[in-house]
Amino acid sequence: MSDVAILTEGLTKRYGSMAAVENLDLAVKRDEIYGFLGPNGAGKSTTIGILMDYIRPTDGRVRVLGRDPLTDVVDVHDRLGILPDRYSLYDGLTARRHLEFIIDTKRAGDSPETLLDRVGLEDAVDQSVATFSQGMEQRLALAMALVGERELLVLDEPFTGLDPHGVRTVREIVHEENERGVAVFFSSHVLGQVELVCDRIGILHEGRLVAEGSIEELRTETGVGPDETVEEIFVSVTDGHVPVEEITEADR
Ligand SMILES: Nc1ncnc2c1ncn2[C@@H]1O[C@H](COP(=O)(O)OP(=O)(O)OP(=O)(O)O)[C@@H](O)[C@H]1O
Repeated sequence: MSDVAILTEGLTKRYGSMAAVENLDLAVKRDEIYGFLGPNGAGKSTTIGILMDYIRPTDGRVRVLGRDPLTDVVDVHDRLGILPDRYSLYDGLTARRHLEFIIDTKRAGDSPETLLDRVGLEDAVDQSVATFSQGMEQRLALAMALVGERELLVLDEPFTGLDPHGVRTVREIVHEENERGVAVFFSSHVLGQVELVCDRIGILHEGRLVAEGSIEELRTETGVGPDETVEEIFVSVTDGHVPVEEITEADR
C-alpha cells in the first residue's frame, strides 16, 4: 500500500483563460495532518472539488488513496470522509435523519447519537435542522463526514461559524482521527488553529503552490524569523508572491 493519501501531478483547472489551479503537485502522506491554505480565490475548494470528482480537471493526474477519482469515485468516497465548503441540509429533517441517510448510503454501523455526541450536538439529536444555528449546521456537517470507516478525512473550512468550544472540538477530532491512522487534509483561514494541528502546510496563491513544508521549514525557507507565526509566513508568500522554486540561497 502506498504511503501517499493524496497525490496530484501537474493538476490544472482552467475556467476560460483563467487558471483556478495551475500545475499543482501535492503528496499528502497517510500519517499526516496537512493544512491547505491560501487567500480567497486561491483555488483550495477547486482542488478539493477535483479530489472528490465534483469538478473535472483540465489537465494533470490525481490519485486519492491510490485511486483515480475520475474513474473510481464510489470506491474513493467509500474510503473517506468529506466536509465540503458548501453542503445542503434539509430543513424538514432532524439531525438524526441526516445521519441515518449517510449511514445507510455508506452501509455503516454508526449510531447517530454517538456521532452527534462527538461534535457536541448530543442535545439536538431529534431537533429539526430548520432550527439550527450556523455553528450547529457546521457541527452536523462534520458529524456527517465522520460516518463509516475512513482512511482520509477532507475538511473544507471546518472552523466556519464555530464558537471556541466548537473550534476545540474540531481540533480534538482531527487529532483523534490522525491517531487512528487517518490522513487529514483541510483548508482553513484560521491560521492559529492550523499552527496548532498541522504537521505540514501548503500555501496556494493564484492557483499555484507557493510554499510547502512544516512550520519550522517554512520559517527558514521564507526567512520570517524563528518565532514567527503561520500568519507571517502566509503574508510573506502571498503578499510578496515568491513561489517556492524561486526562493534562492541568496534570499534565505
Ligand atoms: N465555476 C466557476 N467558474 C468560473 N470561475 C470559477 C468557478 N469556480 C471557481 N472559480 C474561480 O476559481 C478561483 C478559485 O476559486 P476557489 O473557490 O477554488 O478558491 P478558494 O481558495 O477555495 O477561495 P475561498 O478561500 O474564498 O473559499 C477563483 O478565482 C474563483 O472565482
